[in-house]
Amino acid sequence: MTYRMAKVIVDVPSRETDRPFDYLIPQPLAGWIEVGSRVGVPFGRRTVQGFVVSLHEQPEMDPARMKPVQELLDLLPPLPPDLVELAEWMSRKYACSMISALQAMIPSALKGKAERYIRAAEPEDAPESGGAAELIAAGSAAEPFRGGQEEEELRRETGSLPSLSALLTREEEEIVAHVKASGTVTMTQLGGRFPDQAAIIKDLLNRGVLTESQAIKDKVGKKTVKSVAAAVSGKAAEDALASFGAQAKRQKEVLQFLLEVGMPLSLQELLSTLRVTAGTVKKLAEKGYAVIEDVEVFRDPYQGRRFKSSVPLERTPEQEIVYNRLAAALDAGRPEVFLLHGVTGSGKTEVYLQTIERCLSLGRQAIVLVPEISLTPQMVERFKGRFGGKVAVMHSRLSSGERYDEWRKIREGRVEVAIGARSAVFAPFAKLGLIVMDEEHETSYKQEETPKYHARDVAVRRARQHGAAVILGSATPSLESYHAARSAGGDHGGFAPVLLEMKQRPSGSRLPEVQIVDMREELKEGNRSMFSRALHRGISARLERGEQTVLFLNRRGYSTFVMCRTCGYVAGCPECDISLTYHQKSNNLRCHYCGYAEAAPSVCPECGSEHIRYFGTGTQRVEAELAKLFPGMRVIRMDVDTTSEKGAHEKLLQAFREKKGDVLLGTQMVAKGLDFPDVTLVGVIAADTALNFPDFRAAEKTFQLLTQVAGRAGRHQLPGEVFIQSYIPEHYSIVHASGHDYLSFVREELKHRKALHYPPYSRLILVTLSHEKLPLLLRMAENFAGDLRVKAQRLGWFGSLDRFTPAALDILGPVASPIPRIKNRYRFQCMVKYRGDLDAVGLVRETAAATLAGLRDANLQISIDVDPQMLM
Ligand SMILES: Nc1ncnc2c1ncn2[C@@H]1O[C@H](COP(=O)(O)OP(=O)(O)OP(=O)(O)O)[C@@H](O)[C@H]1O
Ligand SMILES: [Zn+2]
Ligand SMILES: [Zn+2]
Repeated sequence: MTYRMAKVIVDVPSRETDRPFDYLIPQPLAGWIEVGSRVGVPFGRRTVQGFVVSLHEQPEMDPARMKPVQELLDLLPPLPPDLVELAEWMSRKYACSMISALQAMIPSALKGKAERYIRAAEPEDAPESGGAAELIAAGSAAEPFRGGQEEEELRRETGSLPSLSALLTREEEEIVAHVKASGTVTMTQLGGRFPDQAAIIKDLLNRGVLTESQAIKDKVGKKTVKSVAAAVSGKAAEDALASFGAQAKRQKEVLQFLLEVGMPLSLQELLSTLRVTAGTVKKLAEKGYAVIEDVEVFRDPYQGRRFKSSVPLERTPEQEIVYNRLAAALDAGRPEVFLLHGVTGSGKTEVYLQTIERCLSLGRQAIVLVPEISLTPQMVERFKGRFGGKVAVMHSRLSSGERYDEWRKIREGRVEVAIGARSAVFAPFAKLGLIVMDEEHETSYKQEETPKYHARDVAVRRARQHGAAVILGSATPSLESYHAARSAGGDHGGFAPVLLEMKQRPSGSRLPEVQIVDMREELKEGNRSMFSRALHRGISARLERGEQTVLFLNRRGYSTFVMCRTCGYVAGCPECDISLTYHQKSNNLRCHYCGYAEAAPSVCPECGSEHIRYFGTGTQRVEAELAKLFPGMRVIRMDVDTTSEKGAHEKLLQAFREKKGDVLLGTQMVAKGLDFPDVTLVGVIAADTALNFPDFRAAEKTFQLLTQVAGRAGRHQLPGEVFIQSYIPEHYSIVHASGHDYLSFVREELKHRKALHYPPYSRLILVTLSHEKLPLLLRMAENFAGDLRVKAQRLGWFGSLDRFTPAALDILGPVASPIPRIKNRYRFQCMVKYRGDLDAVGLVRETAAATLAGLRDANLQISIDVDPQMLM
């Protein structure tokens, strides 16, 4: 079948261009262009990159009026068709543009930009009349192949100079000669070489002596190295060896070595092994005895690193039950979703490893998603150790070249397992059999920039396309997932995971003893330090015994809420059941959901104490205090500041493992995935900071974090101890975390969510409008909300979620955003809360488009966040 027309999504980020454009497929490209191909197409006066989303046998309009595809950028399309379909789904589900969804799926190295090239016109190009414009059009249709090899290609194409050359001035001749000699140059290069002759260059272009074309150039290319191999063998080789005179001893050595090795070697390696110069090898090549070639290689971020190989452990009875259930789904090729709820250290990772092995044995591939923060060397080691070279790692700390190469290994089928953060969910495997999402409750699975997708929902969707299984694993599953598993269906994007549980640790070690320390009592007894007496004693004891301590400080909620240090009172919104945020400028407290505001109190409204202030403490302050309390103690601090350098995270952990530190002090980074045998004490400095974050998930986040941190202690032989310091020790999230009691926590939390119609009993869409002018923004925000209300009413959706109807939609706001101004732009937000089978996203998108279209001012921005995780 030959296709003559392609629909292309162009890489031009604007609302007007968010639709496919039609292009003719020129004859030479027919058969090469596929759905998912990356192409260069003329767009207005430019050449832009685009992606083919569908192919058609016949053009839908007069071909004479259509432009042709100009170039095909890769022989293997970067996107297999299933990802193109997934992008369409994402665009509907998250109200994002197609191009943003497609771009999210490929490495940044492939985000090519047009580059303008100049070359000397070929004789047959010689213009009879007309100018350069026509030549470009003709040229682009005739030479579609301008991919990575474009320069090479162009160089070969450049023929002899047209007869016009006779008419050139000396200056002109010099320019043309330069262009000819270089084959092809970019506009910038030519301008740089002849800085004062722009007018002459332009004139040459107009007259058609030089022609200009545009081609897409990738930011990062494939990497090559010079490789050497013998070019002779058998009798010819013997003759060659015999022919070297005494002065060519080195050349003879090289040839001998190459013949012995019998395969191509990197030039670098050859030179260092034999200690010869490149000149020697070159001479050998000139004689025709050896060939030097550029060979494509993959940049390997883990080059030179050995991974201790591991074999599957014998499964515990719990692991056996879970494994068998997973294996059955894999064997049947059913797109089933599982929620693996296993306590910390219960051997979930071992289950993942063995299930992946099963998947690979069925000839299918697997994706492992982990939160960025826990993509630690320890984690990578476990997968590399089991699957060796079959693993590609996608890490945000890789260079874009390294990332591109890891991605290519996946696309070209050179690896079978991809492990990475969020975006690894798009790993372009051909036969996906399994997606594992570790720590499925982590908020980092939601992307905060456009496209604002949640990797969990994308994973489920992809798995359905491939008939693949999904494992969502966690010691503290998100309430959404757990509720969906329990109530079969729930309101969780329409899928109900099968619940699998593991309650014991294979090592037989017990979960650590957790003690809650009431910091109000400490203050009452005159201890004003951030360390309770119990935690202080605990640290001292570890120091004496040579054991280690992990101290955890929550970064979330830094300096944002007001708390009474005497009674633990925290100011909350009377309507929304979340804590109020302190605004220093106006010295008041505000609710970011509904807009409620009150003056900041100077004495506690509960107990009258004056110890009421906004709360927050940084790791540096803790470090300083530790130095005062425990002189000489070695503290390793791990936070955003100390881990910004590449590899820093790794080095700090390595130092702690080697016991070069007594205490590891840090933020979220220390909470996850660490497995150190000598850690017997975990201290949580202030459990409340997360609790008072203005977010309806605050209690859930607190519970999850405390459980994760506590799980770091006593994982091996030595028993562990955990102290949680809190000003609200009676809060259910703290009480249940200390008892390792997920179920009781869930029961209590679900009651609250239900009463206030928060997820999982509803779904949310956060709409943020921004503009530089406040009055205009306010008016537009009110228009938008009003318009949305009217439309929802007309559909019979609008109404309070309090009423006992299966479907309802409510609109809160507009209110000023928690961060009311960013980069001189004011921000207002509306929260859409709904339940039932409504296309609320579609309605919001349509209303937003109408609001934008009704305003001539292009400065208004409306961002739509579906299922928001960050409510700031
Ligand atoms: N079947 C088994 N037999 C013996 N040891 C096991 C077995 N399965 C797992 N382990 C060991 O138990 C420890 C915890 O296992 P693993 O790290 O897989 O648990 P996890 O549930 O993934 O932990 P986390 O809570 O950190 O996510 C590891 O040291 C692991 O090697
Ligand atoms: Zn008080
Ligand atoms: Zn409120």
